[in-house]
Amino acid sequence: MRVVKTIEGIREALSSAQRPVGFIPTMGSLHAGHISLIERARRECATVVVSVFVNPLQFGPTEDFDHYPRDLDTDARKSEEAGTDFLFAPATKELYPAPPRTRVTVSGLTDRLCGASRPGHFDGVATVVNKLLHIVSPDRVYFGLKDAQQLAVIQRMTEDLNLPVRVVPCPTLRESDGLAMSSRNVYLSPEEREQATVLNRALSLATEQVKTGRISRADEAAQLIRETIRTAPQAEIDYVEVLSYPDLERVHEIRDQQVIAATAVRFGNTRLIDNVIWPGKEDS
Ligand SMILES: Nc1ncnc2c1ncn2[C@@H]1O[C@H](COP(=O)(O)OP(=O)(O)OP(=O)(O)O)[C@@H](O)[C@H]1O
Ligand SMILES: CC(C)(CO)[C@@H](O)C(=O)[O-]
Ligand code: BAL
Repeated sequence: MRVVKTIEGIREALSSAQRPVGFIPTMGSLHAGHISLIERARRECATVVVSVFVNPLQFGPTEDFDHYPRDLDTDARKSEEAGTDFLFAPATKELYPAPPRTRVTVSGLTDRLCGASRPGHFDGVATVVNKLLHIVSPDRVYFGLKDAQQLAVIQRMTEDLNLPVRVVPCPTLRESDGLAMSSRNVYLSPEEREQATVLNRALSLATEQVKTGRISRADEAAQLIRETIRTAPQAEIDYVEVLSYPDLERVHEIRDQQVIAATAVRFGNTRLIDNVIWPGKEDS
């Protein structure tokens, strides 16, 4: 595996790379969730590229950009073990030599859920992913369903802008107690870590009630998820919503279409997200 820090360097390295090229954009601090994306790309592609870049453009002024966990040496070791060919790890100045005046905005999808709590976040994500796609020119790009709104935004951006890349959604990897793996889990105190399992428990309970037909309406499902999360004393709900997926529109009946039950919850200073997608009548 080669670690490349410049745009020119990665373009040059990939100019003669075997296709298909698979690409996994990350903010580093790699865990088994990231590794599952890399391993999938390894199975499906001749060349695998991972980027590690903590993108300042997607953090709000009071968010954790400065404290976000960074450890490039460990990330390099883990990516290499998972079969990465090139690790692209540019410095901030390399991607943004001057403050960028351009933003990519995917309207509609980005004003709700995490977009409502983190204004400008998805413009920052769409802008950097657009830049990275232009730099790496992959055939396939891999995104985790843990960040389901991000995936919907990127999918729509690539369609709207005719970007020649296939977006590959990948399932959420979880700890043995159900907590979705996330780089931010390291912020949790032991007590918060224990309580954070309530997210998956709430979503699983609602899934069961929907599957057995005891719940059929979106508002009932959201209410059950809220009530369950409130049983954890340190949980502070940012949002719980049940919307169509990937369009993220209000729905009444769950079984009419594919829907997402999505939640963001704070435990102390740590904000965690999780979701489950219910397939609607075709697949159930
Ligand atoms: N548990 C997981 N399972 C599968 N994919 C994941 C998981 N966690 C993150 N990913 C995916 O890895 C990619 C990079 O995500 P990122 O580096 O932000 O990691 P993260 O753990 O989500 O970090 P954060 O805590 O900042 O949200 C994204 O496509 C994301 O959806
Ligand atoms: C896609 C991404 C790498 C863009 O900075 C980031 O939002 C992430 O890690 O999910
Ligand atoms: N995993 C999405 C990146 C972020 O939270 O900023």
